[in-house]
Amino acid sequence: MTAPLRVAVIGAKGRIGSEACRAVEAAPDLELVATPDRGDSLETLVDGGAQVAVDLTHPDAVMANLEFCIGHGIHGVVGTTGWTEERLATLRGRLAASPATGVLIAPNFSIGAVLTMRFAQQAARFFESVEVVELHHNRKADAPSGTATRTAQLIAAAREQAGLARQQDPTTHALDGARGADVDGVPVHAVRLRGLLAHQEVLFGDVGETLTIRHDSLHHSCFMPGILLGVRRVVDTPGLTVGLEHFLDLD
Ligand SMILES: NC(=O)C1=CN([C@@H]2O[C@H](COP(=O)(O)OP(=O)(O)OC[C@H]3O[C@@H](n4cnc5c(N)ncnc54)[C@H](O)[C@@H]3O)[C@@H](O)[C@H]2O)C=CC1
Ligand SMILES: O=C(O)C1=N[C@H](C(=O)O)C[C@H](O)C1
Repeated sequence: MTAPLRVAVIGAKGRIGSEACRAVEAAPDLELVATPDRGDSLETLVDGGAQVAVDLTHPDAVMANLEFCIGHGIHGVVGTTGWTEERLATLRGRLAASPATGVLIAPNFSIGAVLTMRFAQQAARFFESVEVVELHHNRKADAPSGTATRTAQLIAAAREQAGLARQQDPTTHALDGARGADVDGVPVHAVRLRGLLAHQEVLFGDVGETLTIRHDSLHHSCFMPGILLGVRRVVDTPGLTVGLEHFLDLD
């Protein structure tokens, strides 16, 4: 019988981290060996012999956590948001020095959200106008969400590949922020509301028609199959992978 894969969850007391701990504990092929949260030493990962660390912390914490993990040859599965091109470049540099180590950054672990991104990518070349609206609970640190940012980037890339011009914003009079954040030419609007979890609409428009692709995460359990898939696959995937879709055989 194969020994269970030893997994740590960093940010174990958080909303998604606590759910991830339960999911790892319930999986027969995985063993939860370390559960650090803010203020705990990451040496518990080494003491527990962790092979994979799931990071579900905060944009301010994730880079240092990954530096520790990669430095110790521990694979990373990252749900924490706040990624920029600069941060990704730093991470690639660190991984180059530890070529056997893999890191998956998943802007969203839910299958429905990954499919939303894929469908939006497919629709992008057929519509002149597109805007993204994301809606989250009111304790979220970052805006726009990692998912919305990634969705907009994928749409922009698909438009560019199809030879579509950047959208022209006709607005000449606006309050700051009224037209949302500009992500590669795609306006992204962020709503924060008590009672919500994570929701997104991608709105496409052209002559005489609109198309809305909407996804709703109703409970943190929706992220668990994706996290477990990431844990199982990252050990055989050295280097940096951005997006769970690469582990879903969607094509
Ligand atoms: N990719 C995905 O599918 C999902 C990603 N997220 C992201 O995961 C992150 C956490 O989200 P929530 O659980 O809602 O936040 P949360 O605030 O409930 O939990 C974060 C936890 O991390 C801990 N923490 C902060 N700094 C730490 C450090 N240096 N070391 C160890 N632990 C530390 C906090 O004490 C807290 O317990 C956010 O960036 C969020 O956007 C959340 C849900 C799904
Ligand atoms: O903070 C959250 O809750 C979520 N964060 C991720 C994001 O920023 O996209 C994923 C999901 O939307 C939940």
